[in-house]
Amino acid sequence: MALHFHKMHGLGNDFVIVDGREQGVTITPELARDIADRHRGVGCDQLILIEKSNKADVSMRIWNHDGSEVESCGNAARCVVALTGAGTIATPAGVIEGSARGSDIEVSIVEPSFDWQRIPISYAMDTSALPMQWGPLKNGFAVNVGNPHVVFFVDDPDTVNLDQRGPEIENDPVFPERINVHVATVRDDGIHMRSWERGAGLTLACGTGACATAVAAIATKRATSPVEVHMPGGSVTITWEKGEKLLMRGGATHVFEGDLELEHLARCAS
Ligand SMILES: N[C@H](CCC[C@H](N)C(=O)O)C(=O)O
Repeated sequence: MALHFHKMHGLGNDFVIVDGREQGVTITPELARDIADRHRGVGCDQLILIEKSNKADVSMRIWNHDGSEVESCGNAARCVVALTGAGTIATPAGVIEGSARGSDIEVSIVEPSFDWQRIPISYAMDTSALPMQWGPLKNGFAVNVGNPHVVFFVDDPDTVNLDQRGPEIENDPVFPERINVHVATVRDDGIHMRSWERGAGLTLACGTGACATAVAAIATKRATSPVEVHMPGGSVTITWEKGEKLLMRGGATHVFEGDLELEHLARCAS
């Protein structure tokens, strides 16, 4: 069976996007892993399935590189708006609004939640300064923006060994649904950050992670809204006031489209 897909990225955070409105397909965690595999599949950080919705112009489901299905993906939301022209996208985290802004796409991201049970975290604590430390990373700021994030402000994100600390934190039992991990610093031209994504590892950009980091910087008075967020793959502009939804503006790139012979996919080790 051939599966038509679009290969897109948001600032280097790359996606295989399948439009399920035109072709019947059932995505399983195993199939998502096989397609995401960079050697035997197409390769992507996340697999995105577009479907019809009665709540929005389209709906979007998201599977990470490891096959885990998750609630939201900011960079992919911009790509879905660019690909389909949708003005609203239903996701498990809620409905995202989107529109073109010149050569960029702007999307809304759900209002942040700071409650430990909404992150979620295993027991009650101050989520603005977590009382745990992982190597040099301390005073983490945890926030849920439809998906869970923890942000550590450091002197220089490039000196943090995220390959080691990322999985340690992502998989710490204190985060029962795992967590996306970011290290950041605020400079004159805005926030500079790097991400270790839940279920995908190091990525060149993380849209919801940029939102979470901007919220952490604004909430701790390190920055004011709107704020530029610079990631290895590029920059986005985040706008947020307390009690409001977030707005994220940035690029969305269509690289190619193709057809995948599902029976040729090698089964990846789970
Ligand atoms: N790894 C994330 C999903 C993708 C988020 C990221 N790619 C974005 O652009 O928001 C999670 O497990 O919650």
